[in-house]
Amino acid sequence: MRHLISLDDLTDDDLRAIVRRAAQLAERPRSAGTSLRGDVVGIHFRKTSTRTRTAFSAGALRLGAQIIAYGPGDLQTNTGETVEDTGRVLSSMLDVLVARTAADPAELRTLAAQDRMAVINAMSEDEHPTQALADLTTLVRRFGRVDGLRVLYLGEGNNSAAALALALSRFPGAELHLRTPPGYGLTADVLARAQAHAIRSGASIVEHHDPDDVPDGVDVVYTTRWETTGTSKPDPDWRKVFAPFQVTTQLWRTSPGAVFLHDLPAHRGEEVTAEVLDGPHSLAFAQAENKLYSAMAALEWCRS
Ligand SMILES: NC(=O)NCCC[C@H](N)C(=O)O
Repeated sequence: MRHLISLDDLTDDDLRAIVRRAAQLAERPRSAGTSLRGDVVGIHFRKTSTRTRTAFSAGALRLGAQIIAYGPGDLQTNTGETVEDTGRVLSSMLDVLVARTAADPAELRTLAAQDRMAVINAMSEDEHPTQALADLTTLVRRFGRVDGLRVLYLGEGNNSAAALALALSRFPGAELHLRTPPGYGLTADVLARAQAHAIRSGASIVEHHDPDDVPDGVDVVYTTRWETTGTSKPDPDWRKVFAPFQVTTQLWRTSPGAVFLHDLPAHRGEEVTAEVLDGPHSLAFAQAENKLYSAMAALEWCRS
């Protein structure tokens, strides 16, 4: 039993193995087997979800487990029971808990303070590790590798960006060029952790705030919606700061071979134009489907 709360819970070998397995499940769904038969998986989402919740629910069922789904108001934490007591009780009945938490990222570690039930982070405010697993799976399926890929990310340094940085920084020669609006970058902690991985692996992570200064010839352009789930921006004029970071076809003039990734949901006309999202370079919906295979690979890893 192993927890997956941050990408930093995975060794480089674990990360590669999960992504390899997810790509295999995508190409050969029949290789799934029923390794979770007899398991009961709890699915607890305190925030809205379309892809992640469905991917983990469908993935657990496909692997032979049964699931219990809790809505945001269902558990007794809403009436004052502690997270500690909740984790203790759930771990005596469930094999895995897949949880999307509210404001406090530490809640997942509290739920994981037991050694019977694996806890999977289905997105917290600070990191979205299972999104990065789907992103890497998409890259491996498209390019056959992550090593050496050059990725340009435009948008907020949110949970998906943090996970992308913590993931790509493990792969030799991979480059992540982040262009984040001033005041909306990665946290200093995430940047330092990603850069420490990059120094060790030979990757490179560079962030700055000028959307007009972008590298040519990148392999991937990635963005995410401007309003991160469950958060609000204190500056009422924040849209003006984000507007120059919109992904348009102009980027393909200098990176004609780039694929486009988006973690979805998307707002056409905000962070990306419809022409790009629905255009020939976009892998956004294949990336969404890869959430299923990467969720299955993550469940298998947690239970092995
Ligand atoms: N693919 C997903 O899990 N999408 C959910 C929203 C992700 C986005 N980073 C957000 O926090 O709003």
